[in-house]
Amino acid sequence: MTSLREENRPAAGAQPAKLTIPIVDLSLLAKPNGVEEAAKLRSALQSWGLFVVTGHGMPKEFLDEILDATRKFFHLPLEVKQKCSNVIGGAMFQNEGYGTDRIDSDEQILDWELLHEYTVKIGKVTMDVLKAMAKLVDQKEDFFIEMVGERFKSYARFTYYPPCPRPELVNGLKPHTDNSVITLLLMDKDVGGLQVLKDGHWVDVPVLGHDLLVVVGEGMEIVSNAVFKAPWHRVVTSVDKERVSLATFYQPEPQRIIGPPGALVHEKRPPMFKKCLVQTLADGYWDAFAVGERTVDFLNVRIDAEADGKLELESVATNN
Ligand SMILES: O=C(O)CCC(=O)C(=O)O
Ligand SMILES: [Fe+2]
Repeated sequence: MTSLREENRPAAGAQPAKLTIPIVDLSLLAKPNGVEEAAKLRSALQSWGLFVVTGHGMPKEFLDEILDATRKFFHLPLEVKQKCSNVIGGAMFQNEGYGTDRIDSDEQILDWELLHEYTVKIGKVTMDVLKAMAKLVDQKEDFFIEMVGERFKSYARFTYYPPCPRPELVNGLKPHTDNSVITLLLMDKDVGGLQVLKDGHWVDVPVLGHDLLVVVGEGMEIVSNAVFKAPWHRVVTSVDKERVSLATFYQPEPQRIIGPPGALVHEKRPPMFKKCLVQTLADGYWDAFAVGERTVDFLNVRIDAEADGKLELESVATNN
């Protein structure tokens, strides 16, 4: 593994920030009178682009089971894990499904049923969050869900970060924004490492136990006409502790063309993005990631980068 150039090392720019990541209780948000919680959500999205979700209703034991299975999988011998690889003969055969298609091991641990159950449950959480976000921009609750389409894609990414003897020299996961509408993260209960860029400083996301983290992706940035912004985040490694996480990325139907919706375009907020095929965004993502750019910038989908910074969430959302 080659180490990073000095200016790109995780230690550069890291601040021991005292800021706290906002928390939103989903069970309160869903209530008709969840005004206070909706205000928290608004503020969380505006200032961070991510938030912790409590009250999601998923049993602790179930989430433990998922994380245990993840850890056990990564602890399997390499030959066994390679049977599950998406890379066959040097080529990626697919990046979707549950990874079970090519598994023929008796020791298969991440069984379809467990992940299927998680996908269904997390799907409900996702829909609730999308509904609440739609209300923040004064639209009917299915506003974003309709844009994503019924045949939306959800990708689950399991990541294992081994201990790293020189964590100051390498990234666990380099700075990026997500290629999703929103991402739901179930993280290691004991070991932190995720950081979010806030006002030019990297801020640690603490370990969250059984709470989830919702991260706004670039897809949401497009379909909300930049009312909601995708935050930069990265993962740093630990000297002596391994870490696992499970990220679920919600993406619109690949053959959809997405762009700023008419309802969120007006005189003060011209369209911030060109219309774009979802598949094109997906195809461009890893190239953009490789050079450390956002996909919307890499593919030139953003219309006026200059104007972007001048627009505030309030200009749309506070006149509800
Ligand atoms: O491992 C984590 O906590 C974050 C993972 C992540 O940001 C991603 O997979 O896009
Ligand atoms: Fe991410």
